[in-house]
Amino acid sequence: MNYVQVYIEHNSLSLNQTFTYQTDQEVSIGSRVKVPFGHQTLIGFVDAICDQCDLENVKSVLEVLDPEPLLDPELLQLASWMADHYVTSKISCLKTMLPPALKPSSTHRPIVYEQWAMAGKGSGSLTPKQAAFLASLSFPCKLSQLRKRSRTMTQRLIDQGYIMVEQRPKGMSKIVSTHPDHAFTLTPEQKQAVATISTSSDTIFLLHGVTGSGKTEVFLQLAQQVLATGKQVLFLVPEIGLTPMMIDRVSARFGNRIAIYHSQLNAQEKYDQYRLVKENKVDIVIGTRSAVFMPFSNLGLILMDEEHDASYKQENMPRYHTRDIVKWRAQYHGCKVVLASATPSLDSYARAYKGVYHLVELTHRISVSMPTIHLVDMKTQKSQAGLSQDLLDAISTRFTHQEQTILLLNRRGYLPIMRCMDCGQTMTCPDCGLALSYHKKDHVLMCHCCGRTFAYTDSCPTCGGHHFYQSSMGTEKLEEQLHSLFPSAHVVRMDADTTRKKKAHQKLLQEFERSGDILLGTQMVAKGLDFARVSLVGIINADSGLARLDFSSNELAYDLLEQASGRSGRQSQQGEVYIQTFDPDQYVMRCVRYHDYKRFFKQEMQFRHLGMYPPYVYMCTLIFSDSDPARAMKKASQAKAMAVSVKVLGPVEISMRQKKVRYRLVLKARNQNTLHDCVWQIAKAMKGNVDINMYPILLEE
Ligand SMILES: Nc1ncnc2c1ncn2[C@@H]1O[C@H](COP(=O)(O)OP(=O)(O)OP(=O)(O)O)[C@@H](O)[C@H]1O
Ligand SMILES: [Zn+2]
Repeated sequence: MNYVQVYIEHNSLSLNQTFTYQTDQEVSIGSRVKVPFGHQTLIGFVDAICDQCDLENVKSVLEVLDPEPLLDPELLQLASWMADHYVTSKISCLKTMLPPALKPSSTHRPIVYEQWAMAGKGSGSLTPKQAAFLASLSFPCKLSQLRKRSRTMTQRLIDQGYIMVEQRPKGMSKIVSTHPDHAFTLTPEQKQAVATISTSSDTIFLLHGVTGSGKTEVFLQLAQQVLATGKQVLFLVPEIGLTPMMIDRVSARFGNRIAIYHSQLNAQEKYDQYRLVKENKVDIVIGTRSAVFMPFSNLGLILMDEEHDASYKQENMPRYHTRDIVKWRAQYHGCKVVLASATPSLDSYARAYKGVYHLVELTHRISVSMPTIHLVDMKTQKSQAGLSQDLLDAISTRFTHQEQTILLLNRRGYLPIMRCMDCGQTMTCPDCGLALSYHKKDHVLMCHCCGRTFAYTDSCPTCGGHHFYQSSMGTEKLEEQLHSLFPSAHVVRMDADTTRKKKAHQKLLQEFERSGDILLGTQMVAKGLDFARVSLVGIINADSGLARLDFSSNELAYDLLEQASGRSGRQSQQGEVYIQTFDPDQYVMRCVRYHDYKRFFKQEMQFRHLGMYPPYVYMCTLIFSDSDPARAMKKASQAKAMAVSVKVLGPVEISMRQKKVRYRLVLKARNQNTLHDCVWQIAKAMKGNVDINMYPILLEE
């Protein structure tokens, strides 16, 4: 008889409590088990096994779901570290690491296979009809389709060896690159970067390369070296929008020993990719945030592209940052890490500045110079439909030269704010208290915070008025305006509304590359895109990011403007950028104007120093929510009273969620351990009644 300690997910439990059960079945640490808990049957993870126990009346495990452990010792150790580091529940960490098909709550569905027909050598005579049938086939194809055409002929061809049958996991598509590969002769700067990273004895590198400086080629060459030694490579990209282009380049170079892992795969597909890694059938994994948990056995290099990107931080439990996990795993495997960006996070650049990371720079574009930036002062320029005359002229010129334009407007929908002209009230979400946006195609009002939609109404709920301010504009409206301004132009729109379907990003980008004139969209169009014919970028409402009063607003605004600008003139044409702003003298604008990251870094660091913000301090936010405001306030005050060793801001009331009032405390400390210990003490006392965000990159969400 064995006794097992099991983690169970349940609201009433305090953080990381385990329960003891007994079993005589084969079980390992890291397996899932079904156990009785009160009146319920729940699934938990085995954390420890022993053959003795002092407790009485120990209940029995109902079923061992995985005789083999799901997670290897490395990942189990990582989960413990995460739970401690982020002051969160260990079971949420274990769950995050697994593909959905293997999560505790899921009914573990066995993998579904389908049969594929491949060309076989074959021998023996065929009737003319059979020969014609065989000649008409193009391999590989699904066997079920052949059988539909002719069951008997298909069987005959299989019997004679003309068709070979292969089992493949259902839905597993072969990765096919749409572009041919060309490995470039590296520029001297690129060559130097590759040499430095591969020969240095340091382990963490920050590759700071201006937009279009050829960081991808540096990645590919480094990956090649590591693959040649028989080790695995993890290639992280920030979000699904960027993956199609990157997957294309990586698979063109390395063929199909690649696994791809991102949020748009369904459960079966994720499971397939996970298995490929677990069974050592691939050498490279390319993917978004969650790919950092793939079960590698022999990792040789981790590349993290656009390391500054906010999508690397998970904003629900467990609230981890991919960069932290990357560093932990690299240390475990003894491998190198390359963090790369044209606009590194302040945190990473500050570490590189101090010599904690090894800074490697690419200061030039390959064959053109950096794009010319025009700051358009919207206080003085005439504009039509939100577009300044300068930008309109620049767009028109592109048509005659068969060049392309990218327009960034970081707001989706048609009218981002429904504000009544009679009483001045704004329509807001009853759950969140935030402004509702009008989406014309679906004819709904939508809350961009919680996603709730409401039937469109043209009368103000406060005064019954029927007129709303029309001055604001989202991408849907801009698209409409562009159609009337440039009727013959091919306009492609990319935002959360047009990319809901699977592979939508890829299709839209392909459409634009083939025949588009203008690609318009939200921040999705600002990142990573590399199109040879784009020579103009227009940024419509450049001030929108600066208006937010968060400690990192300026950093995020700088990143977005510099990255968006960086899409222009990357290959042969000299690029131009028009940035429409009401405040051209703001220092973020001035730094973007000269692509001067270092100047931005220096100024922003001064601001952070004065305000006592990261990277000068370690920070954590605690959010207390309750349908009763007084109760929420009371919890926040109790926590504040406990936080004597750190600096505390608040409690302040922030926007509601799900009809609950929320109060926030911000905790800061110069010493990481001081903060960590203080938050743990609060977490234990609060018994889960607090939402903890260690090391947030934003205060408001
Ligand atoms: N050595 C080279 N010779 C010629 N062309 C190159 C070379 N290296 C890269 N390129 C080309 O330069 C362009 C920019 O490279 P890449 O997309 O890797 O830039 P990047 O540094 O990742 O930029 P961003 O940060 O903006 O994404 C690409 O079209 C790429 O094919
Ligand atoms: Zn809402």
